[in-house]
Amino acid sequence: MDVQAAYNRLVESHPVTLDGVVPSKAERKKFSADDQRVLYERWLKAQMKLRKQHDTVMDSSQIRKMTRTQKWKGLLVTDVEGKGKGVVATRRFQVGEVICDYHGRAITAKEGKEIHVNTSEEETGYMFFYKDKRGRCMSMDAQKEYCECHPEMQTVGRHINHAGEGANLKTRLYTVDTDGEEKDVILFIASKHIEVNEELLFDYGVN
Ligand SMILES: C[S@@+](CC[C@H](N)C(=O)[O-])C[C@H]1O[C@@H](n2cnc3c(N)ncnc32)[C@H](O)[C@@H]1O
Repeated sequence: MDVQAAYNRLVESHPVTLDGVVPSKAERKKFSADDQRVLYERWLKAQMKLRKQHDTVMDSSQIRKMTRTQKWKGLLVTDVEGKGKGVVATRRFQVGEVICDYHGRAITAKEGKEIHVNTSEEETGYMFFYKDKRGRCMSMDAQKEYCECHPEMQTVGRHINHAGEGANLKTRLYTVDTDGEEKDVILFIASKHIEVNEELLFDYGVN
């Protein structure tokens, strides 16, 4: 097995995370006895890169700016067989990178469920249910193709499809201060290393 293949397998079982510990020598040897040292260096380098990105990418003013402009980079909305539209990566993403937000308006879960049951089956599925910081059941409503804050552009996050085990994104609740008002933002974070042309997927948590 070549070094890159061994490294990919190592990262699959020991994802590079911000606070993760580099896999032990014995662990690395399981993937390549000859190249365990190279695996060590690559893993550590990826973590250092991730930490560097995290410092800047997770800066709240930048997240506020990106959710406002919706100019997320490295994403393409395209047709995906059997799923309608979907989102693919046009650049590589490292584990932990912020991909985009699930852009919508925050409403109560009760309101979200009402919209959900009153929407036709073909158009439904754009409601993201979550608990806010205060534990209230909420819903990020991305039902409308053109939201009120971006009437002239289609936002990306609402087109991300579902996968169970094959998911490469996780979601994280974030709050930003917008004109003195706290606003919920659902961020998509890469949970795996993502290659160019890979479809971005998260686990909807429903059947
Ligand atoms: C949030 S939207 C995702 C984007 C959607 N495919 C589109 O065309 O805009 C959710 C809807 O996408 C479709 N969908 C999502 N994941 C799917 C999958 N793995 N297979 C088939 N359809 C899927 C379902 O119709 C679902 O209600």
